[in-house]
Amino acid sequence: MRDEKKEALRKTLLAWRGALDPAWRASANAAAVAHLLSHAWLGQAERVALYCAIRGELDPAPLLAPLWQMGKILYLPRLEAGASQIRFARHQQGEVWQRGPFGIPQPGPDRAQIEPGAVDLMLVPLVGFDAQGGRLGYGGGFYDRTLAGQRPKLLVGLGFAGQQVEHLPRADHDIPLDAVVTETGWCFFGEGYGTR
Ligand SMILES: Nc1nc2c(c(=O)[nH]1)N(C=O)[C@@H](CNc1ccc(C(=O)N[C@@H](CCC(=O)O)C(=O)O)cc1)CN2
Ligand SMILES: Nc1ncnc2c1ncn2[C@@H]1O[C@H](COP(=O)(O)OP(=O)(O)OP(=O)(O)O)[C@@H](O)[C@H]1O
Repeated sequence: MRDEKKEALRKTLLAWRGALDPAWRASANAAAVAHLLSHAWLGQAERVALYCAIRGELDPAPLLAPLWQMGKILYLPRLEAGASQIRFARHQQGEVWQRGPFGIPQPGPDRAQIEPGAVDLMLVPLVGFDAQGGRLGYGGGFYDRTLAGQRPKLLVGLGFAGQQVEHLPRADHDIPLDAVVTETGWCFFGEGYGTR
C-alpha cells in the first residue's frame, strides 16, 4: 500500500531539490564531500559503496579520486532488469559504466559483487531524511529490501540540509541511517554515534 504522507513529502522534496540554484548546488555539493572526507568514519572504512547520482541527488563523483588515492575498494549499485534488490559490483578505476534500469549508469555484469553486510561504509542517496535516521527514497523500496537482515557496518545518507523534515512515517521495513552528511556537516543518529 502506498503511504499518502510519504508520497506528498516526496513530491515537495523532489520539487525543492530540482529547483536548487546551480551555483549554490555546486558549492553545497563540494562542502558535503569535504565533510565526508574529513571524518574518521571514512578513514576506518576499507570497502566503500557509493552511487551514480541521478535527478539532482547530491553527487558523490568528486569522492572517487580521493577514495582511490586512499586505497579504498569501491562498489556501485547494479540493478538487473526486473530485480527487486540492488547488487553491489566492484568499480574499477576509469571504468566506463553501462546504462542500467532507470537509466542509471552501473558497472558491467562481469564485476565481482559483494554482500551488503560486508561493506564498511555505504553511502546512499536521499529524497528526504529526519532527525531519527529515517530515510525517504523514490519509493521503490530497493535499499530497504536489499539491506533487510544484512546491514553494512555504517549506513550514511548524502543529501542537502534542506532535505531534512521533522518526522518521516516509519514503516517496519525501513532501515534507519547511522548518519547523514550535508553541506553543513554530519548528523549522527542513535546512541553514542555523536562521540565516535
Ligand atoms: N543514484 C541512485 N542510484 C540508485 C538508487 C537511487 O535511488 N539513486 N536506487 C535506490 O533505490 C536504486 C535504483 N532505484 C530507483 C528506483 C526508482 C527510480 C525512479 O526514477 N522511479 C520513478 C518511478 C518508476 C516507477 O514507478 O516505475 C520515479 O520516481 O519517477 C530510480 C531509481 C539503485 N541505484
Ligand atoms: N524488506 C522488505 N520486504 C518487502 N517489501 C519491502 C521491504 N522493504 C520495502 N518494501 C516495499 O517497498 C515499498 C517502498 O518502500 P519505501 O516507500 O520505504 O521506499 P523508499 O525507501 O522510499 O525507496 P528506495 O529504497 O527505493 O529509495 C513498500 O511498499 C514496501 O512494501
